[in-house]
Amino acid sequence: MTFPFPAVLFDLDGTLVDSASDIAEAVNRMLAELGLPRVPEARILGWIGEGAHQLITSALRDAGSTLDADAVYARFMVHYEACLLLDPRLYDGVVDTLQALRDRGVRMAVCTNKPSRFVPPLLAAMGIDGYFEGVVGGDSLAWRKPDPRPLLHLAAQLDVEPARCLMVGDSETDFAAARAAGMPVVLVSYGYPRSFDLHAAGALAVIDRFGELIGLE
Ligand SMILES: O=C(O)COP(=O)(O)O
Ligand SMILES: [Mg+2]
Repeated sequence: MTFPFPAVLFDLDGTLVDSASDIAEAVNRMLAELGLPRVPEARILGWIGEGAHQLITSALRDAGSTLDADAVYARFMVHYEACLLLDPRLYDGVVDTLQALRDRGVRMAVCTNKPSRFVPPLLAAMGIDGYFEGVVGGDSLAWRKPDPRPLLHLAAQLDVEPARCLMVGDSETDFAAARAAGMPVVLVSYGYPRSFDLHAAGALAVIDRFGELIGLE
């Protein structure tokens, strides 16, 4: 069995790992510390995908706070770290599929907007750190998704032409970054809810289960 792409770049939150409840708890601990009301997880999910700074900005704005995200960023990072491994879960089929891709000689990397220092410990806790030859976080470079450069950086690191790298993600941010990088994209439908219409985007495929990746032709 062969796989049509020599390299695959994966988004992390909402694609490989369901970290929603942990991120939501970190946001709520920050809000509580500021004397602001907790927010339901479902609402917070719509704010994830563009990095921690944007997440805090959305939370503060939603709460009607005039505080700037910079003012609470360091405190949020303390909560983020404390909540990182509360209850993260791999989506169904992730390990088997990563192993099947590795067996087919596919090279893999992670491109996430999550703060970079939290990425290796999360991948290790999930037992999937050994599959990736490269990891770029939201603050690893001067750019983050939807800028294409984090993806192009990983393609260069893997020494695979961008057009032959497949990007797999759950958000508009992933889609836009891949498009701008000239990479084909597969979107997963189980990621974090948002207004982006996955099916209308023009992805190579929209998959409901991670394991469907292996059937791509
Ligand atoms: O932490 C975020 O903002 C999103 O992370 P992701 O890019 O892995 O979805
Ligand atoms: Mg994501």
